[in-house]
Amino acid sequence: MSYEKELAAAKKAVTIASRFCQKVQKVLLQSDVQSKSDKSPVTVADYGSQALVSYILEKELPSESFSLVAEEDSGDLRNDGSQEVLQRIRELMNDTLVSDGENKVLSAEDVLTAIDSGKSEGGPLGRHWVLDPIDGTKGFVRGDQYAIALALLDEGKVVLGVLGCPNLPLASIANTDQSSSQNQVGCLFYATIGSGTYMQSLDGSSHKKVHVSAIENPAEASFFESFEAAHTTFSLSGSIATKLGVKAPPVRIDSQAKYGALSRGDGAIYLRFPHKGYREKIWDHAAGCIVVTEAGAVVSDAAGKPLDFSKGKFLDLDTGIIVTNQKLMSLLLKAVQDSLREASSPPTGPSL
Ligand SMILES: Nc1ncnc2c1ncn2[C@@H]1O[C@H](COP(=O)(O)O)[C@@H](OP(=O)(O)O)[C@H]1O
Ligand SMILES: [Mg+2]
Ligand SMILES: [Mg+2]
Ligand SMILES: [Mg+2]
Repeated sequence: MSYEKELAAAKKAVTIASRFCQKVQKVLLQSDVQSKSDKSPVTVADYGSQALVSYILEKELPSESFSLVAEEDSGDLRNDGSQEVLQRIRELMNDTLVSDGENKVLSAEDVLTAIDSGKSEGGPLGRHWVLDPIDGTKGFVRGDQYAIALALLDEGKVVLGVLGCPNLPLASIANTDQSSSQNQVGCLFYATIGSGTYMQSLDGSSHKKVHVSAIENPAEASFFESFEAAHTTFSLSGSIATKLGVKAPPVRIDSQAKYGALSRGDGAIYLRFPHKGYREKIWDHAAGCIVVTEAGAVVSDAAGKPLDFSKGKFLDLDTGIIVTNQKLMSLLLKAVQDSLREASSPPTGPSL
C-alpha cells in the first residue's frame, strides 16, 4: 500500500505549521497563553497550527473522507472573551499562508471550522489523521523544544508519521547543550510503514535516512526523558538506568522531539513513566512511535506490549513507555520490571 500522496500532504502541512510556530514563538505574548480546563497550557500557536494542518490536509487530499483526531477544540475560542485571541490567530495564520504562497485568506469562522475538523474519535476502522499541533506546549512557551506531530492511522495501525521539530538542531544533541547557537535548527522527520525513517532540515536543504543507535553495551548508552517532572517519574527512570549500568545523565527535553533525536541515534533509550492515574493520548505518541520504529527501535509499554493506537483517543498501556534498539530491549525490560517490583514492595525494615 503506498501512502505517497498522504505523505506529501502531511509533510507540506507540518512544514507550514512548523514555520508558523517558529514565527509565533518569537513574538509570543503573555496574553497568547491560556490555561485549559485540565490546567494544561494552550497558546495561539496550538490553535493556529491545528487549523493550518487541518486546512492544508483537506486542500491537498480533497477526494478522501477526512477524519482528524486532534488535541485542541474551538470551545474556548467561541466564547465572548476570546474574540481578540481568535483575531490574533487568524492574522498570524494568514501571514503564514500568504508567505507560503497559499492564495487564501481565512475568516475567523474558517479558523474555528478547521480547528473543529479534529473532533474524530479515531478507532480500529478506516483512516484517521492523528495530530498534536504543538506537542510540548510547556517547552514552546519556555522557548525550548516542541514538535508538530502528525500521523495517519489505517485500520487501527499507524502507517505514516511526520514530526516537525522547529527548535531541534540538525546536529546531534547527545549530550551537548541543545540550544548551542552554532547549529542550524529545524528538523522534519518522516516515516511510512516498511519504508524507513528520513530526516530533513525544515527548509528542505539536507535530507538523509536515519537509524537508531546500535549500542549494545548499556554503559555506553544515554537516555532521554521528559523535561517536566510532572510528566514522568525521574526516580524510577534513574533506578532503571542504574540497574542497566547507564553512566550518562538523562537528556531531558520536551515533546516528541525525543523520538526524533532517538531515531537518528542521539541517545539509545527513552523512558516515560507518568504519575498514577494519567492516561496517555494517542496524539502524544503516534507520529513519534512510527518515526523511531521505522528507524530500527522497539517501542513497548512496561510489560513489553506494543502500543495500541486503535482504541480511540487514549493509549491503554501498562505503567509507562520504553523505547530502545533491538539489542538492548531485553536488558531494558528486565531492569524496568525489577525497578517496578522494588518500587511497589515497601522497604523491609529489620524484623522486630
Ligand atoms: N501528568 C502527565 N503525565 C504524562 N504526560 C503528561 C502529563 N500532563 C501532560 N502530559 C503530556 O505530556 C506532553 C508533553 O510531553 P513531554 O513530557 O514529553 O514533553 C503534553 O503534550 P502537549 O504539550 O501537547 O499538551 C501532554 O499531553
Ligand atoms: Mg496540551
Ligand atoms: Mg502533546
Ligand atoms: Mg499539544
